[in-house]
Amino acid sequence: MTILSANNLVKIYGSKKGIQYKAIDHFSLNIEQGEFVGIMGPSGSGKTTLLHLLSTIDKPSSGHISINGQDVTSLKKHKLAMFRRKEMGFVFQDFNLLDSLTIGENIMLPLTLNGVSVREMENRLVQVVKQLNIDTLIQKRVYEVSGGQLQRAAIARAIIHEPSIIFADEPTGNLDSKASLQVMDAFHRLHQEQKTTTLMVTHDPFAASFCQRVVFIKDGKLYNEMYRGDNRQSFFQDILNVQSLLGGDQHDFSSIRF
Ligand SMILES: Nc1ncnc2c1ncn2[C@@H]1O[C@H](COP(=O)(O)OP(=O)(O)OP(=O)(O)O)[C@@H](O)[C@H]1O
Repeated sequence: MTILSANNLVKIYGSKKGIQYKAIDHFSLNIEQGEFVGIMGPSGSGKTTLLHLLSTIDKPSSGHISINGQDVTSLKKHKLAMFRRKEMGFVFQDFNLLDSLTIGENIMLPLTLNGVSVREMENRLVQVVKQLNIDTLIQKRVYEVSGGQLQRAAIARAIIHEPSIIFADEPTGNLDSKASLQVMDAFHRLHQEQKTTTLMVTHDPFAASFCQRVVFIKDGKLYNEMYRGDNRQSFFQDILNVQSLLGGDQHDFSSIRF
């Protein structure tokens, strides 16, 4: 079953001087239920723009996106906000957890907004913190736990309302190699065990090597896509090879590790 379908997306940015820039150029992508897909590309290739379009944060200049069978490009503001809250989960580079709440309260936040009963919230909290190996952290505050633990709490918050798809924006961007491994292992296990559908934008070839498929973008167009197979390390090498063909900046190679 197709969870996300993007057809012929174009995004044109205009400047005050009337100069137009085509950041996304006739881009199409389908994501099936349970897929874990990475988006990679050099700096300025359009990754963030694409993520914003697919996650309905921004609107395409033309083209259509449907998520779980709903054409989201035609939804009005209020309905779109409701749809996003129910069907999507978000994981950000800088975690976006609230300092004033405990880790557990942060994770339950999407359920609070959706009006779920306290008992149901607590049941779901117990489940997701177990899945992400952070069950001892529920009562702790944001400043008391590590970056890898914070990002796993952010993943727990993204999945607690059982959305159709998770969007992750550079989830290892602020993490050291040990924490990155914990976070990518968590994404990988969710994909394997819960069949969670995830789309992740990343510069990090190590993070991308945990995906089942990596889609490369260049100048706003689809450049290439690769499937992982059984061996993560050889996939990592394949990703590095495509990156060197694509070109890029130092940042793209800043976190090379196996
Ligand atoms: N709001 C905007 N107005 C005008 N141009 C923009 C805007 N946002 C992005 N762009 C341009 O669109 C192109 C794609 O930008 P985008 O941020 O999507 O790339 P990216 O691949 O995410 O880059 P990076 O890896 O450096 O974050 C760039 O040339 C950028 O300068």
